[in-house]
Amino acid sequence: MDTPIVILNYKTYLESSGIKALELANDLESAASESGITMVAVPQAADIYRVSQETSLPIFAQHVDSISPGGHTGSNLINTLIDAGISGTLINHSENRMKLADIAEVIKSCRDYEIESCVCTNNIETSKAVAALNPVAVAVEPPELIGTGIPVSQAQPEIVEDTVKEVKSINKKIKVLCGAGITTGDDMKSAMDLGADGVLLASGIIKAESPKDALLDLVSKL
Ligand SMILES: O=C[C@H](O)COP(=O)(O)O
Repeated sequence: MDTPIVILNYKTYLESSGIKALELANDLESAASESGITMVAVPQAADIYRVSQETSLPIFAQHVDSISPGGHTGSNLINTLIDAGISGTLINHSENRMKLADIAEVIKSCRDYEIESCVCTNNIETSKAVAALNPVAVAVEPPELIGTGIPVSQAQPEIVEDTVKEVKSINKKIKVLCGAGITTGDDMKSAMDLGADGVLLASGIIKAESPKDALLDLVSKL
């Protein structure tokens, strides 16, 4: 991942599911090419293959289970997701929390399969703990701000700044992203001014009247 980075988590909004997952991927692709900023699509597992067939965007999974091939009904196996087209995955999103041992296992699998790992954390302490596992990226998101439209980079700048400081002091190669409520160019600029390498976001773009315009606005002040 080059900086600055925009990771768009599609979650399970209807506006980003099925055929709309593709439309959103097209918006991301044009916004990425017009702005020169790295943009990553994070569709639901069922939409990964169709998005990967139609775009050349980097695609992450929303979640990978810590399992090996075999009897695990209803789980997301890393091998299948890679075959479907992912080049990385979110891990431990606040809406799909994992045990520390499983986070460590999935980061290791990502390393083994040479895909990128972006571990979501809820505060500075968790960010420090996860940094010790050497993922490619840590994305700090105060859960109470997720989906509110109140940007973490402006409402809680200290959590971004201190996470950057602590994580980089453990391993300066780890990218630090922030998320929750990020929507506008000002929100992203404040995140970058606080030392973040990029943002992880969802509703502000997915629910915008024109997601492409919203994406271009997001990166307009960099
Ligand atoms: O994965 C994305 C984050 O949970 C942020 O969501 P949000 O942009 O809707 O607040």
